[in-house]
Amino acid sequence: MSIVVYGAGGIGCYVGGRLLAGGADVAFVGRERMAAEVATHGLRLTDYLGADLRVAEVRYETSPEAAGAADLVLLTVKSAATEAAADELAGVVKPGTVVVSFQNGIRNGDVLRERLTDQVVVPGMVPFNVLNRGQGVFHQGTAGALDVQEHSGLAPYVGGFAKAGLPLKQHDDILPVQWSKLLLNLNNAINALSDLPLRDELSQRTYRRCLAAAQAESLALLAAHGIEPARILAVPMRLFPAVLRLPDFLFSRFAGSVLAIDPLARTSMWEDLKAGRPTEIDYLNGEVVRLAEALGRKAPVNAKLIELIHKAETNHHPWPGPELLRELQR
Ligand SMILES: NC(=O)C1=CN([C@@H]2O[C@H](COP(=O)(O)OP(=O)(O)OC[C@H]3O[C@@H](n4cnc5c(N)ncnc54)[C@H](OP(=O)(O)O)[C@@H]3O)[C@@H](O)[C@H]2O)C=CC1
Ligand SMILES: CC(C)(CO)C(=O)C(=O)O
Repeated sequence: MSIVVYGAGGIGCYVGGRLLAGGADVAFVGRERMAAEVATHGLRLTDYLGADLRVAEVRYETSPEAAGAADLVLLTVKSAATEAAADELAGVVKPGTVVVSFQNGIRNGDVLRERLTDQVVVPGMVPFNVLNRGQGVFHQGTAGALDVQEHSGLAPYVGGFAKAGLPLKQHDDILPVQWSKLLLNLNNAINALSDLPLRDELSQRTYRRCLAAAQAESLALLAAHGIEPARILAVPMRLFPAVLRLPDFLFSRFAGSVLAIDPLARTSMWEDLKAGRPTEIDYLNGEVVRLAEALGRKAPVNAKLIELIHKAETNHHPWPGPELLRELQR
């Protein structure tokens, strides 16, 4: 069964590379820059547990046609690129091809379904962090199994994912899982604005209070819509804001595992700002603002984060925690 990773950057090269190293038939489609990096160095896949895999023979193509042979497509573009990628795929993939979205946000599945009407679209979610360290090195910095909507079309691939060390966790309904991930991804903007590694950022209470404010606002709106986010970590999502607001010494005592992350790990939004690319802010915090608008309400904290990130997309300067908190409380 042929697997094509479409939009192979950080997540795509890592997930696809692990599958390839595990013996699956995998090809990659993406941009010239990544193709050149992979052609020169191959792939080296490391993780927080000490895994270190090298894959020399990698098929990395830059034309959508390369997805034509796929039985399974793993879509790993950023959310703003989903529509364009779906239109390209619609022109080349076979009817019945299974297309899994391994993306953040909650609407990529719908965008794909609108455009890939003869294919099987399966929304998924990647819980862990991947950093491209350059020269073909991709590092998984945090833990977690790949989450997907349960679907019989995934059956031929379940063994391959398990063999690659990336077992698929199938859910009856992925949407509450995606909302929980979105609540965690509200930190992407704060992390990007802080310009710090995740561990340094989250060990400072003022940044955690910024995140608590964004999450509390979102949780209230989700409750008003009757949406219950899934429990994806040890603590239920509704308790997150209270835990985040704890003073540093209590936070490190009771939520120490949150800080037990790779010291280099950062968020994908930080990477986008650094690379001068548009961010996913409108697909993350933007969803919260849309929840508010649907009720005739406002989401001022998330709206402010959107404004600050859009400004940072053209002119980025690091925000110290106290300054950012003040800005969000105004
Ligand atoms: N990085 C991380 O740690 C995590 C990321 N995620 C999520 O996973 C998804 C992927 O993120 P990530 O891997 O970091 O993103 P990247 O930007 O690293 O990779 C996406 C790649 O796809 C390319 N691309 C975009 N459109 C097309 C297209 N039409 N055809 C071919 N290639 C295309 C992009 O090129 P270009 O930019 O030049 O258009 C880029 O190289 C996002 O939704 C993200 O939020 C989830 C968990 C963790
Ligand atoms: C895993 C996490 C939360 C942090 O890397 C992420 O999803 C991202 O960076 O977009």
